[in-house]
Amino acid sequence: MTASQAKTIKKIALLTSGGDAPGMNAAIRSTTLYALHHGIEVIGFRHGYNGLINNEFIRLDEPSVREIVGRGGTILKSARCEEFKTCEGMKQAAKNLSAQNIDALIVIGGDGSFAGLVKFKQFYSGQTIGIPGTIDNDIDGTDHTIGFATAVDTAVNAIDKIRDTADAFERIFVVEVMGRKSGFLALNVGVACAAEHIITFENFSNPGIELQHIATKVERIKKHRGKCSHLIVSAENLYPGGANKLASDLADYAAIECIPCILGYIQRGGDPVAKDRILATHMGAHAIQELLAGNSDIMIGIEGQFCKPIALSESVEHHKGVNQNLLDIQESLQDLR
Ligand SMILES: Nc1ncnc2c1ncn2[C@@H]1O[C@H](COP(=O)(O)OP(=O)(O)O)[C@@H](O)[C@H]1O
Ligand SMILES: O=P(O)(O)OC[C@H]1O[C@](O)(COP(=O)(O)O)[C@@H](O)[C@@H]1O
Repeated sequence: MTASQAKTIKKIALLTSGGDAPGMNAAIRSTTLYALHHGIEVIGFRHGYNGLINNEFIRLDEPSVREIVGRGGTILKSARCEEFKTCEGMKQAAKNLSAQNIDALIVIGGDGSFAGLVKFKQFYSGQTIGIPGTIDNDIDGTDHTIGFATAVDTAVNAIDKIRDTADAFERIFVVEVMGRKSGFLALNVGVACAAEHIITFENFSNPGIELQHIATKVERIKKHRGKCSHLIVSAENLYPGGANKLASDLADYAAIECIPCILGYIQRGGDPVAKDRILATHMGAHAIQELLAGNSDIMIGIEGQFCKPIALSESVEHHKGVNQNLLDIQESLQDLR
């Protein structure tokens, strides 16, 4: 973390970048209102870093953030932006910020957005702050990211419904959840749904071993409980070919009939649950508190009930893995003697 020269902040810019996450709007609202409370003008750039490059922005005032605390998506729109990965793109973005005398830039997004923000410091001399917003919860330095709690609830609600029909027909389902390269959604959703089997980055070794594990477990559970429903929750981008291939491989390997189900984008949408609204409100206001304290190049993390600043460069460099103990506990609960 670096403390910048103490100066009065008159104007800041805000944007949302990368995968949208429920609660981003609540973060936009609290950042804006807390800044206005301190007499700071707020500009919102649209469509992620594209807005910085194309100078596409709106002025954020109280009416523009009214009644958005409980809305999913992001009123500023989000996007991925290849041009921002080039020096030309970053220079143009910095030029647009300087032309408007913007003292600080706040980015609500995931680890990719933060990696971009770290590099952007070569071109932009204002203060920079990241607010972690991603359903994946894969950002080191914070217990929770905005959107994760909602995505877990959304997936759990959907899988509970799958469980009902699986139960009625005594079927086996493999449900694929999002997470890009991270297992937080798979583990937490799997635990909350009492999944018979969870496949995540921390316990997957190769397709052959996985098929063997599943076949053994299906047999064992059948012996204990008789024919019953059986849910496998799997992280995306893990089993080669995804849930569809896993289901067809299980049929070939052990004549196990298994129905694949990919939850997909419903996990990113919907109204944020109260936990995400509160987290986003806390982090948004805390970002302004850090700016006023003269801090820069940081991400706002949460630990227990307190927000804390984390060096952006550190959060980008380190990988956050899931709680191995929780994974072990879940496996023990499915392995009775
Ligand atoms: N190494 C990088 N250098 C510059 N910009 C980056 C870099 N990585 C990501 N970005 C910017 O951040 C955007 C969002 O990153 P991405 O990884 O897609 O999502 P998220 O922020 O949700 O992890 C990218 O489209 C790009 O504009
Ligand atoms: O919207 P896209 O580009 O298809 O990206 C899908 C990815 O975005 C996510 O929903 C969220 O990831 P990020 O927050 O890192 O962008 C991942 O879980 C998923 O793999």
